[in-house]
Amino acid sequence: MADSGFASLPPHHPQCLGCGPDNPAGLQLSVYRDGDEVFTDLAFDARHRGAPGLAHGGAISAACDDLFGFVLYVVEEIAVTRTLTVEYRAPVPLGQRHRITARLHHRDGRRLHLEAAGVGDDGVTRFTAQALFIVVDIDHFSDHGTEHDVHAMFTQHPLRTREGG
Ligand SMILES: CCCCCCCCCC(=O)SCCNC(=O)CCNC(=O)[C@H](O)C(C)(C)COP(=O)(O)OP(=O)(O)OC[C@H]1O[C@@H](n2cnc3c(N)ncnc32)[C@H](O)[C@@H]1OP(=O)(O)O
Repeated sequence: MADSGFASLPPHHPQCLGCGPDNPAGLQLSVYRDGDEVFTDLAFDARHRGAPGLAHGGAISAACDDLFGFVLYVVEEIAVTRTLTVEYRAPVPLGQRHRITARLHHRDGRRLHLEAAGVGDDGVTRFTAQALFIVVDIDHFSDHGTEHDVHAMFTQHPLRTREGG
């Protein structure tokens, strides 16, 4: 546990690219809730290399996207990414721990407007992100995953479902 006193949130599912502990190619994020915010502490490593010594922008984007998927615990909805914007403010060195924090900015009907920031242990904000998530019904997943896998995901995630969507 990164920080005692904060609630640990379960991965979306064991093989999730962002947070699945059983995905060796993934980021294996450990995510915690702090009030209405969620956060993860992450040091990109050689698997996430872009330029020599630096994290790849796609890895940074994936971390932000997946962390946004944990704000759904706070909002208590099922939703997926419609748009994702990352502002790369400064190069992110491999091996340097960053805390990425995400939260709901505001909600407008099915639209969840989310924001995140990645701050190094040195206090430098190296990236920020904004996303639009759209609230969906569980059928969004049932059409593609096996019934067993989808059920397992939502057994771990007591998120409210909605009619239609
Ligand atoms: C427990 C949950 C686990 C979640 C795992 C999280 C993992 C991390 C997050 C992800 O990686 S999710 C995977 C990547 N995302 C996707 O695969 C989503 C693919 N896109 C879709 O399936 C559909 O586009 C989507 C379900 C998101 C929306 O389709 P819909 O047909 O249901 O909605 P629609 O297009 O009508 O838009 C809904 C509303 O949003 C509005 N909207 C759409 N795009 C917009 C936009 N760009 N800006 C502003 N508003 C927008 C749209 O006008 C409309 O407004 P109204 O409700 O008022 O009519």
